[in-house]
Amino acid sequence: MGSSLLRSAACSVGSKRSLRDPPAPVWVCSMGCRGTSAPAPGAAPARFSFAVLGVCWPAPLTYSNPALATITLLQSCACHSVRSLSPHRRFDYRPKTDPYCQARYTFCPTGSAIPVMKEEDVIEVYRLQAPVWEFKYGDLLGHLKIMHDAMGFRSSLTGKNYTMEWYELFQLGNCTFPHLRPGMDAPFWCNQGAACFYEGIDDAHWKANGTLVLVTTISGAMFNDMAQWVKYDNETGIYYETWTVQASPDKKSTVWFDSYECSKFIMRTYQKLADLGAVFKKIQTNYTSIILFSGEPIYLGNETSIFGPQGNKTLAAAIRDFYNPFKPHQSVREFFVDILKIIDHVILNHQFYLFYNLEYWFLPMKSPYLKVIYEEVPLPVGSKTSFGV
Ligand SMILES: CCCCCCCCCCCCCCCCCC(=O)OC[C@@H](O)COP(=O)(O)OC[C@@H](O)CO
Repeated sequence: MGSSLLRSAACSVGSKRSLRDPPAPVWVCSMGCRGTSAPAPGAAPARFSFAVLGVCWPAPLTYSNPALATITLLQSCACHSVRSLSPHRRFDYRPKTDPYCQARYTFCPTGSAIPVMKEEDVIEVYRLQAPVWEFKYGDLLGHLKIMHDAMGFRSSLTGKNYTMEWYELFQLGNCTFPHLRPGMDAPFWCNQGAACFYEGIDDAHWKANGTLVLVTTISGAMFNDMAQWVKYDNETGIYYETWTVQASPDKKSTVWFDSYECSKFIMRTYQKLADLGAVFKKIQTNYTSIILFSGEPIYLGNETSIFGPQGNKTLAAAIRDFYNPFKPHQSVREFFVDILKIIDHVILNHQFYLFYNLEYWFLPMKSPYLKVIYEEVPLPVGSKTSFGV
């Protein structure tokens, strides 16, 4: 790569993109690696945590597919990093959902406001876990350790108990794959997730094929502080993300993207309680992750820069073509034809288009491509004077 391209492609310290992510040296790879210094219009810069000299060089990617050749042209450099994690973005507010997005099952049907507890109350906190869709398929997904996570609370003063969980407004499929709507160039997503708080704990549901276990005890004051945090978290953490994306199955592998689903909300809440002084019991806590294995992701752009009037028609068509086999199926034959198309895209051609933080990324997939894991993430250790038994 000529020095001019090197110079123009040199990574520079960029401004923080996320409103609330922890301050970290953010290096931004100028998207204008093709000899210009400014990022392409509308293209948000890629965000990489940085480990080595901020120098970009041509990504050693060559593709037979014209769309992928476009990607190579667009991304003729990649800021190399040891651990790249594009944190899940927070937003200023939760946007209204589009009427096109329809829930098969009503979201949070018995939801209620989080009550204000008496400060001197003693609240028991429970870990709840059950197979995803247990209400419909029983323990089927439990055998694959595809589990949904929630929390339970019980007030000692009132004897009332409550459940709190975070999940999709329009079910998992809508959060994992988009709709290709007639007359719309860009894929259409119904991918919001949100917290749900309601009175009662369905003991049978959680105990039948999952877990219901006391993890700590907190004061009413701590519960109220946690409730305030849940409101903030729910107003700013909007979009569900099914996928974790890693460089390899190694435990110390680079995590390119972290999922944002039910279990992550529960882990954030446990951490908040620990920060408020909760002391957790010594209990093993495992969670489900569905992982895609990929080389270094390539930033493609957002809806406007790819599908808008100035967009890249070849790339836009490749993204739509990729998502097409993931649509709901009318017949068994259609389903199997689409499975073959998915295998062709993901395994034979090492392609996956990820939608993350409202932006599109190309994942150069690699073996073992996809894996569902159920691994331990220990309960947090408090950071303040402790409360709890
Ligand atoms: C490369 C091609 C891949 C093709 C296969 C795609 C498979 C994609 C999905 C696999 C499963 C991923 C599961 C990740 C963890 C999900 C945890 C979570 O967020 O659960 C929330 C929700 O789905 C749970 O729903 P329900 O079981 O209905 O529970 C909600 C009730 O508790 C409401 O009261």
